Amino acid sequence: MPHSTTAAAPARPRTPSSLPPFPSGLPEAPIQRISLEQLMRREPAAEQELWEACHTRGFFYLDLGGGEPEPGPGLTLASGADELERLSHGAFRLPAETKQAAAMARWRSLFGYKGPGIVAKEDPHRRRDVGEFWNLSKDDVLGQSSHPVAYPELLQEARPLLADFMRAAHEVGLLVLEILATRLGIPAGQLASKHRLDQPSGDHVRLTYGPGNPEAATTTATATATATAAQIKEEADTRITTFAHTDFGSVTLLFNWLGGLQIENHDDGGDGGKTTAATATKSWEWVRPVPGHAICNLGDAMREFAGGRVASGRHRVVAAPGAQAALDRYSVVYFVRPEDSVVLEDLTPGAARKPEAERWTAVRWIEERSRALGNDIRKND
Ligand SMILES: O=C(O)CCC(=O)C(=O)O
Ligand SMILES: [Fe+2]
Repeated sequence: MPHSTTAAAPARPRTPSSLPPFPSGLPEAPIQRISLEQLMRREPAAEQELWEACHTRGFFYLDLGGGEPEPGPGLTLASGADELERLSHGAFRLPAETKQAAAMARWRSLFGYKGPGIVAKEDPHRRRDVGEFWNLSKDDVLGQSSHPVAYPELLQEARPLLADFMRAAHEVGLLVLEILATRLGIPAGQLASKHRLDQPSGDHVRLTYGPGNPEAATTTATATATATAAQIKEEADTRITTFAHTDFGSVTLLFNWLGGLQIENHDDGGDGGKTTAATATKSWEWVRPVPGHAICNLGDAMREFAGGRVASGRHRVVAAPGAQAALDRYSVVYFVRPEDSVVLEDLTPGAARKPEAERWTAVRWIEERSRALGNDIRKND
């Protein structure tokens, strides 16, 4: 199948180190850097850092090392993410009809292509997003899906790369879950038994694309401590690549090369919780991309399993700041999610059983949440 590589946007330098720098002087989220190698050796200090990060903001950087004596998941993730970023350049420039043939809306699926122009049901400004996704199902890539999506050839050909990346991301995600389980008193192996690679789940790789905008490259939005009418207007004018959301699953591993990711300020501006949807502009903090590091965050399912003792941090993607805004932005994400049939419930010792009506399975929860973000997903029977 031919795939077009003609691009309207300027050609994108391939080497991350040649990108314009992330500007200084922006409010940045103070998130921890934690070593994957130390976590894999189960070093208590690293486990403590992980625990602290997970019950405050629910976000941390994962230092992938690179100096490992033997190729491990860190190396597979770092090199796989770079390769998938390069693949994305072509994948988002496929002809519109090729992308639409695999559209999530057409397949009424969580997986496939998502185009721009979606309005999140809860957005007070009724903005249309500008971001595009390729959601590539783990079960599809590993050849175990009962509803395979007809991905274009370019992506089908990348299955070996995607499969290696998925296995490594899943392994690292499970390590994070097991460390948290120990802290929470959840019996060893219980979370792993709800996240088996060979069972149907919503796990997927997401490739994301946000178009660069050379005209926006000089203005840099800043978050400030007080919300004024001007800031509310500025928020209404903010171009959204991906609407504010919490991730639905258990653990997310994210790779990005340009800024644009923002997380909600944990201490809500110090106003004692008076922040409302209308004044929420003050609460966004930027996440600076750090070479050699993944960004890791927890999702809603892990928060449920932990009985609310860990955070599923709210975040969104806007145009990259400063000179970076001119360039097309890509990110590569892996979502570790519970198996479809797993009930989302508190697994900590002594937790009460939820009433029957509230015992939602992961698949039902994820589909409901996706619909709330504006996606046309099939209804459960
Ligand atoms: O592109 C990014 O940096 C974040 C993407 C994200 O939050 C998501 O796809 O859930
Ligand atoms: Fe996200």
